[in-house]
Amino acid sequence: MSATISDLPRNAGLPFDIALVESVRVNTPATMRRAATIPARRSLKKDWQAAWLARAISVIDLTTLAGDDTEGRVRRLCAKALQPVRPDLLDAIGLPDLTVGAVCVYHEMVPAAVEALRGRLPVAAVSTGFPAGLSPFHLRLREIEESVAAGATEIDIVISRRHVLTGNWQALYDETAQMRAACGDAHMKAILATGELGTLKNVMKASMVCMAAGSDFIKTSTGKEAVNATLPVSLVMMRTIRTYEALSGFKVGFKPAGGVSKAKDALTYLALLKDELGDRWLRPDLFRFGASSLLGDIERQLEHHVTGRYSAACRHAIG
Ligand SMILES: O=C[C@H](O)COP(=O)(O)O
Repeated sequence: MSATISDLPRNAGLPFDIALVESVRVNTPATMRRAATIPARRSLKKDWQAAWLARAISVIDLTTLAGDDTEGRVRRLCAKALQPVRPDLLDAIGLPDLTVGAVCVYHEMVPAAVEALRGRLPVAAVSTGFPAGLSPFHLRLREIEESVAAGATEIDIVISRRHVLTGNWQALYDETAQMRAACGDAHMKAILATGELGTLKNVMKASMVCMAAGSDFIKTSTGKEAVNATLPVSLVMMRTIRTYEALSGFKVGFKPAGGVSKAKDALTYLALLKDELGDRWLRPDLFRFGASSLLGDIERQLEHHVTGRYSAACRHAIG
């Protein structure tokens, strides 16, 4: 997603317009029905499946967001990010080179990740009082600035859920726009924490407001809510991205995060993305998986593809 790998203009946003927010419509039963059919609609076999799994790896934000994170764990995660799949497996599926999309860590771990990656991959920081986003607003802005100064080139912010739940769209827009300004050249992913927003209509409105306020990506979840990424929520967010592009001309990225841990789920998300937004979104500047354990399962599936055998999950350690 850095300027070097994207040919897209950054989302410049739109002025706040309450009419735009109020105009959104969601047909919840139809959304649920469509989401339920997605896993069964695509079946990828053999080499195609391996190619799509490799594509999934290339868009992972390989994540560790735990209270017991250490610099050592982050260094191991970065080593895995740079070489996510064993070289013999990569050779066998005919891929010369593969990395994940970025490494995602707490602010305190940014220097360790920056040092380990030495510019070879972007470092994303979860800033703004992650995961609740309830620290004083000026400190949330300060945290963004410090993460950028420490070398993060992507900032995952969390929105104030209460502004959605109370319908204070102007406040959500103003906060998000100030966060985007604090990011400067770093790209901003707005985490909606959809599991706490109550309705799909709220998800759609919050998506629209965050994009109008200049978010480069909208992201489903922190991974810490009771319900994280789901297909219905992803469908609604993708369609709002499409509407926003029609209104503004800007392409905004999408990041499902939290609970995406199986290779087959990753393939389902990619199929949905291709159907709803098209091939241009299948690249790391417009799509990421926020995931801590997905890579291990994908590597296991690739090993099965090459050798015909499954290894124990513990042989695919991440951090
Ligand atoms: O943004 C990323 C998520 O926090 C990762 O969630 P996960 O541990 O469920 O994969």
